Amino acid sequence: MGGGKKAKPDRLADFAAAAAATLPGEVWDYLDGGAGAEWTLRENTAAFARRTLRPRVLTDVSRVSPATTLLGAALPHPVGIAPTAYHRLVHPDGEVATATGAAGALHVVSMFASTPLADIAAAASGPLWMQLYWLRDRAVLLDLVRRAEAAGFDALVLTVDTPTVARRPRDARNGFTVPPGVAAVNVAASVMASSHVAQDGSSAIERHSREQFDQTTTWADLAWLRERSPLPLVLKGILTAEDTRLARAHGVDAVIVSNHGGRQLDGAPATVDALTEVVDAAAGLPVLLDGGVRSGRDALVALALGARAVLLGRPVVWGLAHAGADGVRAVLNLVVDELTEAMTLTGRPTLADLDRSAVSGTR
Ligand SMILES: Cc1cc2nc3c(=O)[nH]c(=O)nc-3n(C[C@H](O)[C@H](O)[C@H](O)COP(=O)(O)O)c2cc1C
Ligand SMILES: O=C(O)C(=O)c1ccccc1
Repeated sequence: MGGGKKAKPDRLADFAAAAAATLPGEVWDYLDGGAGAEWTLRENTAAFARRTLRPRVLTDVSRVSPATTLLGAALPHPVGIAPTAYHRLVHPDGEVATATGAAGALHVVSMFASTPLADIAAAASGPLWMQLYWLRDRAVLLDLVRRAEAAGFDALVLTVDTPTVARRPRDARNGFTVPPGVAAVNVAASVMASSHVAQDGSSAIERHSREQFDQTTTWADLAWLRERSPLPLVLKGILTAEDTRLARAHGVDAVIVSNHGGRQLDGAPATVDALTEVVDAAAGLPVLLDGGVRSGRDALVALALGARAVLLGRPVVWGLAHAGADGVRAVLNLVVDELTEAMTLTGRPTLADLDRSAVSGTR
C-alpha cells in the first residue's frame, strides 16, 4: 500500500485495518474483542491456518460455480452474513446498507438490529433469517417473531450459546455502552429501556443480558416457539455431536456451528475443529459454520468438511464501516472470488464435488 495514496482495500485484512483506523476505540474493541483471554477468538483463525488443501488435477474446471440451495432457497454462493448487533454503530445506514450490499446472499439479521425490519426487508434481494435471543418476556419475543413474519423473513435463528453475554474484558474496561443515537428498534421498549446503562465492571450489553435473557430455557421450550411460528427454526451455537442429535430429535431445521466469534465461552474449540463431529451427527440436517472465516480458502475448507454455507461476522462490519453497502458487497465479492478460484485450483468445479478429501488434517 505504498505510494502515499490511500489504497483501495482488496484483502479482508485491509478492511480490518481501515475500520480500526477510523472507528472510535471502544467501538473497535466491542467489534474486535472476545471473551476471557480471547483464546477461542485467536483459535478460530489459527485452526483454519493449520489445514492444508489436497488439489486434484485434470478435472475440467472450465465452468466453476459456487451456487447452492439452503432450506429450499437458491443461493448464488454459500457465503452469508452472520447476525451482528447495532450496524448503525459503524455506518448511518446500518442494516439497510448491509442488506443492499448482501446482493442476494443469505443475511441473518440480529435481534439487536438498529434499523426497522421492514426497511431491511425492502433492501434485501436474498434470503433473510431473523436471529433471536430467548427473552424472559415471551410476549416481547413473540412480538419480534410476528414483526419478522410480517416483513417476509424466511427463517428464525435462535442463538443458544448466550444464556448471558459473557464477560468481555475490553468492553468491561471501557464500560462499553451503545451510544444514545443507536438503538435496537425492533424490540419492545419495555425490554430495551435499561439497555444503555453500564455498571461498575461490566458493559451495558453484559448487564442488560443478565436482566432480560431467560436462563431457564431448555430443549423442551423449543416446542413453544415452533407452535407459534411456521418459519423454519435454526439453532446457532452448536459445538457437539450430543447437542446436534438433540437438535434433530427436536425437529430443528438446521444448525450453525458457532462459538459466537470467541465472544462467549473462552476455551471452546475453534469452529472448524468442531465441524466434523457436528456434521457426522447431523445425518443430513444442514450445518452452517461461522467464526474465523477470513478468505475463500477458509470457506472452501469448511464446505469440504461438510458445512452447507459459511457466515461472516466481523468482516461484514469492517466492509460496512469502510464504505456502507459497497463495502459489504466488496467483502462478500472478495471471499466468493477467492472461493471460486480455490475450487478451480483444487479441481472441484461445483460444491457437490467438494468433500473431505479436499482437506488434510494439520500441517
Ligand atoms: C460486534 C458483534 C456483534 C454480534 N452480535 C450478535 C448478535 O446480536 N446475535 C448473535 O447471534 N450473534 C452475534 N454475534 C456473533 C456472530 O453472529 C458470529 O457468530 C461471529 O461474529 C462469527 O465470527 P467472525 O466474527 O469471526 O466471523 C456478534 C458478533 C460481533 C463481532
Ligand atoms: O455482542 C454480541 O456478541 C452479542 O451477541 C450481543 C448480545 C446482546 C446485545 C448486543 C449484542
